[in-house]
Amino acid sequence: MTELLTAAQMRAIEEAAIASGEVTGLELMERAGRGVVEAIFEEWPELAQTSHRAVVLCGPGNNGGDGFVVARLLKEWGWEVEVFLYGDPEKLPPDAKVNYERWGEKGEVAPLIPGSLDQSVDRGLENAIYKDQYDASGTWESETNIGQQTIFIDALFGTGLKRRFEEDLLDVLKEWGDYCYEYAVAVDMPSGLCSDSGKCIGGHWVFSKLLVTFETPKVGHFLGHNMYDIKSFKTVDLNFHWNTDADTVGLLGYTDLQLDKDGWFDNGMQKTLRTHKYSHGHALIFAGGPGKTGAARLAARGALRIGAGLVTLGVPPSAQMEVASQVTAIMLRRVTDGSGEVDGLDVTLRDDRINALCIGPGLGIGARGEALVKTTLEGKRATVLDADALTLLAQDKALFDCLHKNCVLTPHGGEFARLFPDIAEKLNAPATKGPAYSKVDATREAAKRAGCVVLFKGPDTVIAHPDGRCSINSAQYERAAPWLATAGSGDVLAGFITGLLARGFDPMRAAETAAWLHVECARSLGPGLIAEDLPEELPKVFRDLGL
Ligand SMILES: NC(=O)C1=CN([C@@H]2O[C@H](COP(=O)(O)OP(=O)(O)OC[C@H]3O[C@@H](n4cnc5c(N)ncnc54)[C@H](OP(=O)(O)O)[C@@H]3O)[C@@H](O)[C@H]2O)[C@@H](O)CC1
Ligand SMILES: [K+]
Repeated sequence: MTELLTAAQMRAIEEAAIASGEVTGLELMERAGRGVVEAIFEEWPELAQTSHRAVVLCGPGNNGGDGFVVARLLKEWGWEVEVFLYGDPEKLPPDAKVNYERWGEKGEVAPLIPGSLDQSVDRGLENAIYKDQYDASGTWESETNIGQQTIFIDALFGTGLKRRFEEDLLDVLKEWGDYCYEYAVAVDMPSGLCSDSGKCIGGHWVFSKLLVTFETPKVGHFLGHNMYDIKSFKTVDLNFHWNTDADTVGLLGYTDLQLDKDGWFDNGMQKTLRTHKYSHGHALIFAGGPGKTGAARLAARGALRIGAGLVTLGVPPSAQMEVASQVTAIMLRRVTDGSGEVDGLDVTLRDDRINALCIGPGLGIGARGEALVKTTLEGKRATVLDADALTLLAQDKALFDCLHKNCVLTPHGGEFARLFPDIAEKLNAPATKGPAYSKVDATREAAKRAGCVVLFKGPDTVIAHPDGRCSINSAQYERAAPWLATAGSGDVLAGFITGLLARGFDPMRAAETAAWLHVECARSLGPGLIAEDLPEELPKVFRDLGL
């Protein structure tokens, strides 16, 4: 799994590598700067064909040091380079100071103060506009013909940002512009954003199109929405050895989920000719009253498509006809209440082949819903609690205390705030100093309190286990799927998790795998998708994965 590090973890592994004698800080900075230049040419090959112009903003720490390396290398490439420094050169940390001096042999350093950027920005803008017009007219004959471009490089602050910017710096950044230039590069972090949380600490942040980070991405790169303008994300290998503690956050990717043939099918629930439907689990999903059953039906369809052997919808008698007229492969059973001689949930649960439950989508928050949540939790079976079930848990502390280790909670932001108001308050408070409290911190704290897996939804879905394990399923950068924000898509996700629980996945792996596949379905479908499409896309996604 790609390990995402906090600023402190990154600093620790860098210091350990330097202390071991494996590499010097200066060499790491050189590799970082070289990596940025290579990333620029990889991203925009047209820029490598002739010389252009770079405006490099350097900050008072090692991020600024990287900027001086980039400036030197681009100058050696034949470019025109302007360098601005925010802060006192005498106070630069040692490696940055060396690179400041090395740059000094090639060019000047202007202080970054209000007004100093005016001319540079104007010239850059003229070029950008020229290129835009050239593009739009459709007469762009060849990439070598693009004329001199300005590349803006933000090397002000990286992982060391600690507090709000002073007014003079805010003024400067306003001159820099409130929008993204055609060629704008963030070195390690967009300056102003916190590398642990993705939140804006500086009071303003610098937009960019390309972000180049070092060795491994930072947690904050995948949290929040401040980095949505970034079109391309590259990680430069600094080539040193490191081990981290168990505390790191994983970025979910295909190889982590054992979605290859062996991992997917060989988990005790292998679908082979010798197995039958009960070998693949039986999921029970509760529906609400008439006119409210769509959400549960979506979840049921998701559970069935992802591989549960059987899926039953537990419906109140009043909605029985509505549901019966809509489902075929999905079974139906009357579940009136938590207990009851004929149609009570306790009777249904005497069938111990039912090994996964999903409660909440379209359930309602009345007495039936409450009783069903209570009986469900008492059974201690693997259970996904979503939507209205989360509201019920938020309203009743005794119910919340019934949560157990086989549960998965799937709140979106609003539900999270109802369930964990104090944690949400910390998360949503304006960030004033770094590192700021993050969605990862919040989800971990929530999972610990609930005693079960919490999947906190969003384009940056965070999944945490009470033991501290944590991963992010990102639908950002090249995995962006904004069209997934559509009514009912959360119900399908709940169904996917339930189906995997039925197939015998443990709650953490079920949540991670379902979340990843959910985004894959959305990416496979593209714009125009509606929630009903998501389960139906799974066979194609599985086929494309070679399953
Ligand atoms: N780790 C690695 O392996 C490698 C890391 N590398 C690079 O190093 C970067 C991390 O460097 P870093 O630790 O020096 O932090 P950085 O972001 O430059 O800022 C710290 C400076 O900013 C200052 N400052 C903070 N907030 C401020 C504010 N609001 N307004 C004004 N000033 C503020 C702060 O001042 P202080 O608070 O100490 O007074 C301090 O002077 C990392 O992102 C990457 O680019 C690569 O070279 C190679 C390998
Ligand atoms: K930066």
